Amino acid sequence: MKQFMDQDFLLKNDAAKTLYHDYAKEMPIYDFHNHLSAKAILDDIQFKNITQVWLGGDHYKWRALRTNGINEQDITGDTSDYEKFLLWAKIMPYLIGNPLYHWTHLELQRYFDIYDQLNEDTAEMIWNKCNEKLQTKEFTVRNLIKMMNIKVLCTTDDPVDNLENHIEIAKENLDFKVLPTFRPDKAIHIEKPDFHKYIKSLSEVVGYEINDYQLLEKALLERLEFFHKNGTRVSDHALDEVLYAPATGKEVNDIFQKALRDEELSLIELKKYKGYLVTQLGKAYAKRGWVMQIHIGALRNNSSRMFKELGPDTGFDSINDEVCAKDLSKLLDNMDKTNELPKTILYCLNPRDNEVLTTMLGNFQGGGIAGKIQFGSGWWFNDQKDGMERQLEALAQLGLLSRFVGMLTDSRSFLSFPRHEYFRRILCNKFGKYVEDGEYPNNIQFLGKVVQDICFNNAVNYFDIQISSIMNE
Ligand SMILES: O=C[C@H](O)[C@@H](O)[C@@H](O)[C@H](O)C(=O)O
Repeated sequence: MKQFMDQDFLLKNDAAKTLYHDYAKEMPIYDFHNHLSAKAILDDIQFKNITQVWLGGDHYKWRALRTNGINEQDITGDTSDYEKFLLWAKIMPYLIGNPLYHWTHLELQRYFDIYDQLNEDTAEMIWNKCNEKLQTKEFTVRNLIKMMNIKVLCTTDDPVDNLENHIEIAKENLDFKVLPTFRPDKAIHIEKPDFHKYIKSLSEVVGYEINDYQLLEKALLERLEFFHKNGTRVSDHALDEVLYAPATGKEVNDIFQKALRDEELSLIELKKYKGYLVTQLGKAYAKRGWVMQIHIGALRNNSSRMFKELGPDTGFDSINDEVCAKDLSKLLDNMDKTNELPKTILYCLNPRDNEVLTTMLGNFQGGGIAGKIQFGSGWWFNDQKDGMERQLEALAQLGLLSRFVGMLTDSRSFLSFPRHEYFRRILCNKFGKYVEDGEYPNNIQFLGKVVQDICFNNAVNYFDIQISSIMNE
């Protein structure tokens, strides 16, 4: 029987072990999509205890606790931090098969050098050991980032953000980059109740009233330029349903005016507005060499009661079963036909769409960039072992896995970076199995280089982000 999460965790053959230990393990991390706080990095904050960093904002953990019958008060309410930690420790043995079980123990091992199982019996000891370390200078947020050899972090930011924290961080000579991501969802989701409020806040930022579509586009392009000047090279879109229909600027403005009058929009009007705006933004990204990320297929905020109480991204989302292929194809083609499709990373939340996306990739490749259109790493409900294996398999069989830009955490916790290790072990095991099964020659040196490319080098080449100054060559 294998030892529990030992050094060869997830590595089931000799080739896999060699690929991980000799090639993947020491590679730096390029986390090009997460929800970390740039202010926490600027202030280099110190967490008071393990509850604050583990349970403070991670809706994965909140969801697991709710499923275990824990009251909301003890999850996101004002129950003491120790009580919340104790509940998390108690649930741990019941998380068998859930990635949170592996991630929690990897984080204890990598950050705190704790190899004990977390459960009710070890809770107090682990609470004390973690908190003792968290209060030392070695455990400030910036040192947590350095501990994991992270070189690039792209946070998630709204066009109205003033980026003051990123701007201040950039003035310091850090050995990692913290860059904003342009996330214009609130301008795209015209049907949302807060659309008016958002247009007002965008108007305040640009200094003129946005009273038609053309001014909205102008304002967004001005903010895009501001983000570009402050280091942004990545955008992100949550297109829970991909909507596209051909439209003229006049039609889109008529739709915009209808929305301002609070009139309900038809599906075809949503398709026209969203397809047109995403196309215009995509062309602007292409002009600047940016990468466009598109996250497809979430069904969000299913509990209206809890949305009212806690807001979005609090663990009440699930997988959508809307089909995305046709409108996605038209949306991408609408940019590609004038050769203005940017580098694009597609993520689907419904694994049923894995093959839809990996076959879609091949339709729009080229332009002198290997792997211009990418299939993103197992996203959200797919970022566990099987989900990652399915994503890698679909990309290997129908795309080009060796050109994959690799893993990202998409996380809100500064302790989540062992997820890259988790991914690397899964990747090395996959490649190792090809070799051990005689399906690929034992070219370990070449495969090791491909593994290192997927871990880091492909991202360096794919994103137009200069990092030579922070790479201690
Ligand atoms: O892995 C979970 C993710 O952080 C999830 O919360 C985000 O992907 C969010 O839905 C988004 O739209 O960016």
